[in-house]
Amino acid sequence: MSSVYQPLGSHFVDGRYVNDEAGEAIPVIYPADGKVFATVHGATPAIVEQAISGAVAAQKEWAELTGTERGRVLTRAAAIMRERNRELSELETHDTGKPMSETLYADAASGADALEYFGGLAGTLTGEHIPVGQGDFVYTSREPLGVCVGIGAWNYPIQIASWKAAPALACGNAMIFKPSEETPLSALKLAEILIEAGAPAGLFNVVQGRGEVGASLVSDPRVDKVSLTGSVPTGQKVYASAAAEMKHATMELGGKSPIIIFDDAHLDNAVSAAINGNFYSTGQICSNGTRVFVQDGIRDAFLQRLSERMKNAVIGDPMDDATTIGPMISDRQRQIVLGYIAKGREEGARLVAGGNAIDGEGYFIEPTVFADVKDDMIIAREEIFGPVMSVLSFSDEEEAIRRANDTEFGLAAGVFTNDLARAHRVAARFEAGTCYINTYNLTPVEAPFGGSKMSGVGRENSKAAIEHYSQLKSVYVCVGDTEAAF
Ligand SMILES: NC(=O)c1ccc[n+]([C@@H]2O[C@H](COP(=O)([O-])OP(=O)(O)OC[C@H]3O[C@@H](n4cnc5c(N)ncnc54)[C@H](O)[C@@H]3O)[C@@H](O)[C@H]2O)c1
Repeated sequence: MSSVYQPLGSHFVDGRYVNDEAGEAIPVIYPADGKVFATVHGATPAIVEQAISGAVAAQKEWAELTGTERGRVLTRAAAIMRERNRELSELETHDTGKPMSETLYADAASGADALEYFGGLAGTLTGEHIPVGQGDFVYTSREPLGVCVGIGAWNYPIQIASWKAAPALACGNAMIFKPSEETPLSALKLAEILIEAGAPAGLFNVVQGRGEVGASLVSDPRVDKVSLTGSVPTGQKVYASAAAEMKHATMELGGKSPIIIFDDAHLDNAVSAAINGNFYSTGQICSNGTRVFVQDGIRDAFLQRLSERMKNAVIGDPMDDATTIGPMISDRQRQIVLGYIAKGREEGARLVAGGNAIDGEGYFIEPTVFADVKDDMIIAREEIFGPVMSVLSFSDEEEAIRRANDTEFGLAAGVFTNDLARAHRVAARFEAGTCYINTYNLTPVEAPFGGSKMSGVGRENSKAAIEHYSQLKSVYVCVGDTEAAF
């Protein structure tokens, strides 16, 4: 079955939609009713070849432009994205099941921020002049890497595509983006918009497919960089493949992040952060604070206030503006989450809210809270990637920091306290790339975002992303004679 959302072609290569129906048919399902509303085909080797050779050619032309000229295209694309925000949000809601109350603000809007920010930076990317004595000097220039591959997860499809494309293009690279096979549609819209904004054909391409299409892009010798947003196991494979040819890599991977709430914290703010950090996007967010450590003195009040506020969640039709919790991306992901909930019960965690799938059409599940969770329980150790909060208790600061850091992951961490000296002390000791004091899960484009430990390498957003999409060349200039020993 097709709908208004059926794209004109599965892939966007060399400035236009292309199809090759020899590729595997991939149904696109609306998670709120489980029905297929579009179909795309996985890229065949011929499509991948067309995308890479087109990108190689377009990159050369694009890198000849001034940064200001490149930036102009990106900022125009940002403006088009904002004009079409509602249309793009409706598409994203169909692709992901996330409610309009989220997609209207956090998806294309965040993508537009990235295009605008890096569009503004493009003209400022310069090198340095470094005096080295005797009138000699070294100058550096910041050069593009070449062809970059972006590979996306299914939770923030157009945001991920834009967060990767914007810095890549600003630096003078071309990009081939492979969306998640679960959410193939909105990256195609970004490709359309970039062409409309004046990008050359072939500069930003979208090819569809499952992991093997991603793997074939990463291993192609003409590709210079790969940026993946996905799980740790996929990151390990992709990073290894990139390393084999010494390619640049950015890995935005999973997490099991802590939020530490001290007795003196503002109760409702801490509850808000725990709700945002566990149930926004039905819990399908990499940086979620899924281990909520609550100090003994505030634990009962926290659980009581949380339980009261959980009753205000509006679960249902994602197209209804009042809905605050949509379905999960797929029944498969819902089953994984239900499996974790069953393990939590078996291991003796106390179910405070939720715990069940919701009968009927679509992949809905109740937002779930476990209390009395212990550090060694599976629900406290593994990334669940669904709406399941684990509440743990602690008595002192030292203990909280040690337990918060006792994880292989290091994506994000948050602390709630009114004692600012303590807040900074705790933030300094967090083993995590993205930390929060008295808030959680905000990702403004101006600030670096990314993980440490197994949660990844590299940073997205901010000026830091420029380092990951460009390389420095040093040129030594001698103004005197060159001497030699003989
Ligand atoms: N750190 C971040 O910014 C961030 C953001 C969102 C999601 N995530 C993480 O993503 C995961 C959920 O997303 P997912 O289930 O789509 O992840 P996934 O790892 O299953 O897939 C991610 C992407 O990689 C592709 N892929 C799979 N195998 C590949 C291979 N061998 N070579 C190349 N590409 C391959 C997939 O097709 C998909 O496009 C969670 O772990 C979540 O924490 C991280």
